[in-house]
Amino acid sequence: MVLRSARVRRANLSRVTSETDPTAALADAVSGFVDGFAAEDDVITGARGRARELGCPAVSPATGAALGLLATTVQARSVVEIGTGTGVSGLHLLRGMTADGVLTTIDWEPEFHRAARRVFTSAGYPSGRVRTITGRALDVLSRLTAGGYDLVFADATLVEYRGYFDQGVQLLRPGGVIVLHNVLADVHIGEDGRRDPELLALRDVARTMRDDDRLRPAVLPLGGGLLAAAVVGPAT
Ligand SMILES: C[S@@+](CC[C@H](N)C(=O)[O-])C[C@H]1O[C@@H](n2cnc3c(N)ncnc32)[C@H](O)[C@@H]1O
Repeated sequence: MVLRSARVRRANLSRVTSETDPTAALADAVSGFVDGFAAEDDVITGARGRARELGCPAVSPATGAALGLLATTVQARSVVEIGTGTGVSGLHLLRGMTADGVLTTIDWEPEFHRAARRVFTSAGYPSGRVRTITGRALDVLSRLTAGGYDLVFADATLVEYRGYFDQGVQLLRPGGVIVLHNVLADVHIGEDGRRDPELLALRDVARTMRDDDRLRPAVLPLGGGLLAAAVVGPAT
């Protein structure tokens, strides 16, 4: 998978440079602490193992912890996730949500949904707590209830992020939060002179979110990078 191989290349590069460059060594130590701090249990470890077997990159432990924190902070009862994978991020979201909260999670790969449902069940979540919708994200989002959600998390196809944002923000209640994952990974959003479609799409959505008066945005440089915003004005 392209994302994975780029990540592996970057990991190899950071190993080489950290042997010779104290700044890179410090960055490695910091990211080791940040991910190590976010303790994960056997269920999440199992979901990560399944993700590796199926070739589906999952959020980092620190990213998962941040998702749980955000879900708890907004007292999330209704969450939309775009990109279920094998359920790693979904588990973190569920743990942060209220005890009666429902996670609506979208993926176009039935095999990933089967794996994720097994993970949610083994974590003890009854089927009523998780709604899996198998389909193309942009089609599914257009059918969800405007203003009916507390948090939207996107971790799927980068060139579609502007669409996820445009539709996702309409789904949020005032005070709700939208979070886009992987905005710093693989495509080097800050790099000048690059014009590939993923990079252009990410810059477009970052600019749009930064300049949107309804939102309070921030980039959180955890794992692949989160671009997050809270709705502070009317979203619909
Ligand atoms: C990076 S993985 C998600 C990993 C997951 N969030 C986790 O941490 O376990 C991306 C997922 O998005 C799904 N996906 C990508 N583009 C999609 C689209 N346009 N519609 C629906 N699903 C999509 C892929 O099938 C894949 O499972």
